Amino acid sequence: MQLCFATNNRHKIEEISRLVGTNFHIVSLQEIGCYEELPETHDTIEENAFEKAEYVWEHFGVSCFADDSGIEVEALNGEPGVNTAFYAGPQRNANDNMDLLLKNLQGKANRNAHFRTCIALIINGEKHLFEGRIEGHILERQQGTGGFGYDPIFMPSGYQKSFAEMTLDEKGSISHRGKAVQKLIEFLQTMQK
Ligand SMILES: O=P(O)(O)OP(=O)(O)OP(=O)(O)OC[C@H]1O[C@@H](n2cnc3c(O)ncnc32)[C@H](O)[C@@H]1O
Ligand SMILES: [Mg+2]
Repeated sequence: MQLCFATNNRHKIEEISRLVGTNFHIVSLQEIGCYEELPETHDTIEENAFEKAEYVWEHFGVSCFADDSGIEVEALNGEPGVNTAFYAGPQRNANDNMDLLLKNLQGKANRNAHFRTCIALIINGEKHLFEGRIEGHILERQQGTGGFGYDPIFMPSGYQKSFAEMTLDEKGSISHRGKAVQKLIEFLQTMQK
């Protein structure tokens, strides 16, 4: 089965390719001739996931899935949430985003947060949504150099290392994205039966 992964984020491709293995043939946006930015204009992660997938389905007629993710911090009423990618501004810089989050949490005792991924799948025109979530807390400062985005300041509950200190396999086995992808794979496998 051939499916396009509608993302321009190479880290997501790396994480998801490992999780999917050889179960499905995943093609990139470039491989289907899509070189543009995908629209993400809504106020929720769910809607933005569908917006990206719908763009590819409508313009290229290819079955596809999109991942929209965010980090939601309890003491900040769920922020950055849907604004996670450009929290500190349109430059979408990971260090700037983390610095702003750490600054906004200064003096707050509650550092609980979770990552959330919504995967929107459009297969032969049918739409499905899969969600994954991981609870944890925001560290006082960056720890580790792996991963991407907010990984250096997020420590999942029950672990003593940040996502940026984990291998890709370790992160994938517990992460928001890993959980959402597992649901996607199970769904696709039942479809093939
Ligand atoms: O929309 P696409 O092209 O897929 O790529 P993107 O990077 O813009 O991705 P999102 O719109 O889903 O934005 C979510 C942001 O959340 C952050 N993020 C998402 N998943 C993450 C993860 O596993 N670890 C750390 N940060 C993550 C990162 O800053 C992303 O840019
Ligand atoms: Mg995006």
